[in-house]
Amino acid sequence: MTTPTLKIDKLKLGFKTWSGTLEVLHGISLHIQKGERVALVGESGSGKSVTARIVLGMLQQLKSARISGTVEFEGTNLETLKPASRHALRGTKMSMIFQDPTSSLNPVYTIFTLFKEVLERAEPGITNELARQKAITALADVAINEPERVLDSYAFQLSGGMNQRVMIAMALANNPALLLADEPGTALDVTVQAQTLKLMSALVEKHQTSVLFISHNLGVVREFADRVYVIYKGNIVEQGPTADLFANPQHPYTRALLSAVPRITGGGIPDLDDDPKQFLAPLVAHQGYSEKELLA
Ligand SMILES: Nc1ncnc2c1ncn2[C@@H]1O[C@H](COP(=O)(O)OP(=O)(O)OP(=O)(O)O)[C@@H](O)[C@H]1O
Repeated sequence: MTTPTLKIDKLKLGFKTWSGTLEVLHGISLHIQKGERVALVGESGSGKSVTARIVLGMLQQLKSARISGTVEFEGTNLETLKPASRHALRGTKMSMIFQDPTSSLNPVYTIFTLFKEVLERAEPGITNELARQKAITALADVAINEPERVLDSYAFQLSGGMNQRVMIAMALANNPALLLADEPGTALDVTVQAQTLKLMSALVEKHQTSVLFISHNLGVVREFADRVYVIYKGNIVEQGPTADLFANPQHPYTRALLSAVPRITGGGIPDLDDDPKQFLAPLVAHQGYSEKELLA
């Protein structure tokens, strides 16, 4: 087997609070091969974003965070890297796309300035001319028609869909080996979200980028991911190739997610520990599952 782009092993995370430690991740393991698109799916608060943030090294500086387990990037344990080397990976070999593009792009600078900053991470001292050329190519890759105009604009002057594409272009500008996409497009309307995901999909395929795709939207995951991990309260409860998981979900939580029951029952995050039967009742009533089967 080839070295995975990303390998997370028994990752635990807790936050120290005044009343004790809040355990958020309970030892999750996952891997992503080169060019593979892997989804991490779960309800709000299940631990998806913190996982991506640990990979990027963004939580390690937090005094309250307690992290154990290993994260390997292309065979290197990230903990063994000096802070400067680890920092240098961000925006170059691994990059991230956030949920809300408009608030993630600094409104004080033009898109060109932001773009140049990204390109400089991989190529310090890059000239304005070359940066402009590269930015124009990257924007054209995400189907932006007037790249020159967009480069001289500020994020607040562009539509949400446009900003999302700008962000995808920036995230992929240095041809990273790993893209962490945290609910991309959730802040956009459904049609625009579908279009931008298609664009992203084509680009990562072309460049064989490995992707950790974070989402609670199984419809989107089905379109995009090769393999899925389902996370529930900081534990991976099920994983498998997308088609298998959709055809034959094993864990009750996955089944519940698939039938979108958590939203219909209106109770926020489903809590199997508290009252599994009540939570599963709609599945039994409307989806034809037996309670015994779901609780197996
Ligand atoms: N800096 C922090 N300090 C304390 N608790 C935190 C911190 N960051 C995250 N958490 C907690 O960790 C848990 C997991 O958060 P995370 O953001 O990973 O959830 P998520 O699955 O990505 O949810 P969402 O879909 O809403 O983004 C939550 O209970 C959250 O409140």
